[in-house]
Amino acid sequence: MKGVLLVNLGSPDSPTPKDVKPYLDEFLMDERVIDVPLWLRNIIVRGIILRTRPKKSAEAYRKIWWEEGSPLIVISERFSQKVKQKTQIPVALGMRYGSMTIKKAMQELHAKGVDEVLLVPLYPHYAMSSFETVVVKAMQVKDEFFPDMAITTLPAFYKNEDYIDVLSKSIAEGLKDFKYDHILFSYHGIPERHIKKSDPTKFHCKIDSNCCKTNSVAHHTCYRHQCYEMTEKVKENLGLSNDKVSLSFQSRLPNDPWLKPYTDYEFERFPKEGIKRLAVITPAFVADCLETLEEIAMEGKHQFQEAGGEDYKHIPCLNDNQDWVDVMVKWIKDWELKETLPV
Ligand SMILES: C=CC1=C(C)c2cc3[nH]c(cc4nc(cc5[nH]c(cc1n2)c(C)c5CCC(=O)O)C(CCC(=O)O)=C4C)c(C)c3C=C
Ligand SMILES: [Fe+2]
Ligand SMILES: [Fe+2]
Repeated sequence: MKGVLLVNLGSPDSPTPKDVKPYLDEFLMDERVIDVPLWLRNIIVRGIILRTRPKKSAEAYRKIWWEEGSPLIVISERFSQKVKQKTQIPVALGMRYGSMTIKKAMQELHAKGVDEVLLVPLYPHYAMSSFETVVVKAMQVKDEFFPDMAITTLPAFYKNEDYIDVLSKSIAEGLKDFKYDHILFSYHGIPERHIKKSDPTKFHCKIDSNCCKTNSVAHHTCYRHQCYEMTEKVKENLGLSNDKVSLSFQSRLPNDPWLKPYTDYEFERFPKEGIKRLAVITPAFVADCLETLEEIAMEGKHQFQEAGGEDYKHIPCLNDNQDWVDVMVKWIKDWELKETLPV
């Protein structure tokens, strides 16, 4: 029997340092997130980052936490419920990190007689620290606990026409009553090194002005290319002119070079260049979370206005938008009935 496993990143159980610490430990000790040898990862994560970050992160989580729990989890549950209501086959939701594990979600499917799973990493783009780690973890859990299950993975959907349509429609809705000078597409950042590591040709990705625009098999796993491509597609779909739109990367850790330009630098630069009314969208995330609600909607607004900006609007992620639910249901039905996957 077929079934669906939706997987997002996960959140701590509560916005307290006590719960944030083990969550960050699991997240940052992932070899696809902090990709250095184990001994060094131990020093960086447990010896340095986890000494101070849990307290700081818990404060940030407290600012955005809802009565029902973490926005990322609550929104993912709402989305999953809506998908379930329109699908004939079992659907379960799991998280890569934290207590809503992939194993529990697979157990739920297994108990319902599922032995063919469609794995849906809830990320539009491929990155080793998001999409790939979900796939690897699901395979490890399958091998250890559910060896008879077959897993098919839904590909990254950054340029899928149906997805671009619903994303564009929701952006247009968000822009309706907002007079803007500029729209910033702020994507989650990753270290530049990860782009080179994920390049199967080992020479295509140079992180310059050309590589991501020159056709290559490397693009299947190039996060930077996929962010550029998604921005272009939405721009075309909405008929936006080049000078009104740009792209940047947010949420970096110190020390390594991460993908540029950095979102927080853009917030400071824009007002100096006459951009006083700014709309920001965060299309690396399907659901609003700490990185969109605190870093962009709250901190970003503050940084932009401190630098001389005036009007600022963060346009929400797709969350449990019914059009997005319908697209997911269509992808699931195509796989269930015709064995086809979206492109
Ligand atoms: C969109 C996909 C994501 C990628 C790629 C990604 C890479 C990545 N992230 C960190 C470090 C942190 N990210 C944190 C939060 C966070 N990250 C994503 C998504 C991606 N991360 C989401 C959806 C969230 C929010 C989770 C929530 O509960 O709302 C955090 C935790 C918060 C904090 O302390 O700032 C860290 C740390 C790295 C190092 C990385 C790639 C190497
Ligand atoms: Fe992250
Ligand atoms: Fe590239």
